Amino acid sequence: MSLLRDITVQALSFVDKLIFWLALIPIIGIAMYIVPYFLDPLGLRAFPGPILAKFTIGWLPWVVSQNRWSLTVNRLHQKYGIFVRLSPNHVSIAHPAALSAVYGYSSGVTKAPYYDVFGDFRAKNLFNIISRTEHTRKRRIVSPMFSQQSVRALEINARVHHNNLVSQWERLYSYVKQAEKGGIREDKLGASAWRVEDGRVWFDCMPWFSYWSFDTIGDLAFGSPFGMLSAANDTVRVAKSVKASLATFGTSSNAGEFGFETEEMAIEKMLSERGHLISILGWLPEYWRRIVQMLPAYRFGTEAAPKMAGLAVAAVGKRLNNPAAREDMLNRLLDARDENGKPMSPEELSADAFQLIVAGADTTANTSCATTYYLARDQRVQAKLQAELDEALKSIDSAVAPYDAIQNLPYLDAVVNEGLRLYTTVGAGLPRVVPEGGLTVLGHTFKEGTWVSVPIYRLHQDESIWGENVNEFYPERWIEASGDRKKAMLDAFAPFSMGPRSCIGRNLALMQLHIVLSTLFHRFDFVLESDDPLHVQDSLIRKPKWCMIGIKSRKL
Ligand code: HEM
Repeated sequence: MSLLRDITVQALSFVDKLIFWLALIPIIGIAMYIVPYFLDPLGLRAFPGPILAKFTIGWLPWVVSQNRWSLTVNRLHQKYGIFVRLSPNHVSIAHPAALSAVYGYSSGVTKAPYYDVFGDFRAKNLFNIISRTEHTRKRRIVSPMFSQQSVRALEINARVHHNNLVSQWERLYSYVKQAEKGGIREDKLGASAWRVEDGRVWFDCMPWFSYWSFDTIGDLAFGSPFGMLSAANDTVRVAKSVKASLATFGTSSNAGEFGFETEEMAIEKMLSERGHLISILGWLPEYWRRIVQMLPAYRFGTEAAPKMAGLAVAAVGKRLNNPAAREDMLNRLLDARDENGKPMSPEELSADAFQLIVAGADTTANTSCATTYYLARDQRVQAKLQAELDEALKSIDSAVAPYDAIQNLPYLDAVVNEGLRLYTTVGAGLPRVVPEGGLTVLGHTFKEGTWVSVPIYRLHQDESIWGENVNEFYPERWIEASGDRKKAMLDAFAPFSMGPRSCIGRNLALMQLHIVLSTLFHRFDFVLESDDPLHVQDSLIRKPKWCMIGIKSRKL
């Protein structure tokens, strides 16, 4: 009898506790989400936006996780106008005048803690440094190597990789001739599957642009390409243990060797899954980041972090073991000294190397692929570009277009600009924190601590600026527009952002885009396998998932 009473008492006390904890959930919810909304410490309640975004920081990362970041923000601005609240503390401002107000030199903003996740080292790199003073110091070290003059000097080294790309595509095209003589009609070259049909060779060009771009950055930055183009695959050697490898830096006597344990890693999947995961994590506080990284869906992206770090460590380590190497970007970082005369630590060197690889290679590859897609889809534009290239290159006897011969071609310039506009490789609003004293944008003063951003994709898709054919790939708009209309277009055009945190690699990217597009479109004729829209992974760096093309040689 007493046993029964004890069990009943215990059960009741368990139920009481359960009720108590369940009752806490709405109370915690009210305290965390509803109370701040009504207290409105940043004075943002008047700004329109999705209801969930006003209450929780979880809404935006959820949109990013659904691969709908740029498109959703674009749609919200179409619905609500210039200002849209994207989270309890973050307002997106879609207006060209907001670009200089937020990102300009005098705004005083800093990059938001969103950027903390962009770098897999403890040391900060140029891209994710928050402190303005530290950033200015590092930018001063790095910027001379990206001046127009320095970039022009890099053309000769970059040319090798343009040449390799063309040679590999010529090789792919040679299978058409072989098939006509009874040879096989489909196979793989390295990791790239191809097939012959209708007098063309068909393949996915996205990985090829990555091979080319990564090899080029590897060579320009560390004096040694990754070897992706020649192997036709994205496998690279990465340091097995970052910590152990950093400790051996510069101690190996085998010039050009790693001097530490390495392993093979396929870089494309690693980059895209990691890029997607950190684009989500950046919006979350530290404790949420830890939880999300434990979710099975993001296991690969989480495990990729040390591998990505290992990629940079391997590139830097190998280069340090070769002091006689040609002058490259790493030289500049090696020569840099802080205010106490100390050189950069191995980890800081690797962090900067890592950022050069990711910011430089992936962006250029994705933009080249997207522009190729638009040109292959629109035969009229492609033919017009080819006519201009044929004329400009008629007396040039080399597979690769020299930059001197093509840098001022009006239609090519328009094609490059239109690709950068319509695709918008970095499409998101890049978040900044309002400094002490507030920030006034278009007549609204935002309080210290508010996050603000200007969505580049939206600016590039605004019908009131670009006209009714805003969704069309129409290079002529850059030639036909003049006066106020042209000014409005240029004011809203920000593929490389602007101000002190704008893209440092802009000159290099533009040279690379001009050369690769003119070389390939002069040499080959392109069509798409299907007119389907380009499938894009909509992370901070927007990445085409694939792009199936059919090419044939234009050589008579
Ligand atoms: C088409 C190609 C490219 C596009 C569209 C692009 C776009 C951008 C954008 C929009 C930013 C600002 C990011 C932010 O504020 O969060 C940026 C920053 C940066 N980019 Fe690029 N980029 C390209 C190519 C390159 C290349 C080739 C390099 C170097 C090899 C490079 C290196 C960097 C670096 C280091 C930063 C950070 C600069 C700083 O914070 O001071 N980018 N890029």
